[in-house]
Amino acid sequence: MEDKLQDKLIKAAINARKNAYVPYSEFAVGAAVLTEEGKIYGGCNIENISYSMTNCAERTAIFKAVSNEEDTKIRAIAIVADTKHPCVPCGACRQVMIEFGDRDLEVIMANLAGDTLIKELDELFWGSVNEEILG
Ligand SMILES: O=c1ccn([C@H]2C[C@H](O)[C@@H](CO)O2)c(=O)[nH]1
Ligand SMILES: [Zn+2]
Repeated sequence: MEDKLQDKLIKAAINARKNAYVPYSEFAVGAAVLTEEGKIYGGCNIENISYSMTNCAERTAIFKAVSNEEDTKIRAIAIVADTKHPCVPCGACRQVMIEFGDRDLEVIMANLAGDTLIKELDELFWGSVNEEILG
């Protein structure tokens, strides 16, 4: 993906992060997805006193996209938090990503300091296991 679009996605994630509802963890996360149709949807994490009901920023953004468009397919997702290293998605979010994206979904992990780590979803799922098994 071109740098300009990547920056746009990261900015949308930073913007969505402002709406994070995080009274329990105080850890705000923002995400933004780019759909097949070229639209961008932002999302933030939304917590609950019953903590397991918390929705991560990534899933909020994906669900917004899916609930707004017919035939939604996601092409890329940016994730931003105020962390030392770029923020990586949890297993539940990876599972939802593969439901609505392909294995080459571009996952742009970032922090507020401007560090980025970009991987295809496939790498996040399988990583070195894939390398060991498939060579
Ligand atoms: O990639 C991540 C990691 C964590 N969180 C949220 C879940 C919870 O609200 C808080 C602490 O884990 O951050 C996300 O939204 N995305
Ligand atoms: Zn998650």
